[in-house]
Amino acid sequence: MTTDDDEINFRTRKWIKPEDLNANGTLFGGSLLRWIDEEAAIYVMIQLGNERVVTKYMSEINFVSSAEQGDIVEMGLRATAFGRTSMTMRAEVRNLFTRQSILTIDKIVFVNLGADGHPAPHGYTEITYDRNRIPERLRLPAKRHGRE
Ligand SMILES: CC(=O)SCCNC(=O)CCNC(=O)[C@H](O)C(C)(C)COP(=O)(O)OP(=O)(O)OC[C@H]1O[C@@H](n2cnc3c(N)ncnc32)[C@H](O)[C@@H]1OP(=O)(O)O
Repeated sequence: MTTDDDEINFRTRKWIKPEDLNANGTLFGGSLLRWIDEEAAIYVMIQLGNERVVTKYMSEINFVSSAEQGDIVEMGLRATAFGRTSMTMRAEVRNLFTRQSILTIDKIVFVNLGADGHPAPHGYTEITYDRNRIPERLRLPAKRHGRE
């Protein structure tokens, strides 16, 4: 199923530090991709309620503009399609204050895996803002820390 609503949710912010820079002194593209991949993984885990999700495919990555040390950027994702075992998103990173786009990716596809490590149907067709799709192990902190 494809979702109509175009709006991207910008959630995570990053402060560009010296270790994030390339030899040119601007934001290293590899850092951006690592952040986006992690952001997308967390997004998918919550949307599908499963910790076993993997990146399958990323479409063209457009490094629209650069960022410099001290800049603050924000990362946004939007689910664009739910397949049988997959979920597709688009992504954007932009400057928090100027809203200047820094990176866009039209398609990031994640696959939902079963306990056997093979693709498994996730059964969802819509985005949720409820917390009830958080993977069970992560939903029960008291149990995890032996307080129950
Ligand atoms: C968060 C991370 O960084 S994870 C680490 C990096 N990622 C990985 O290590 C994953 C490595 N890849 C794999 O293990 C395997 O390719 C798997 C298990 C993900 C998928 O295996 P496949 O044999 O491709 O599975 P299968 O053909 O059943 O496809 C699964 C889904 O992916 C979709 N898919 C497969 N290839 C592509 C592709 N190139 N582009 C878009 N979607 C694709 C399929 O359409 C299917 O979706 P659907 O069920 O919603 O229709």
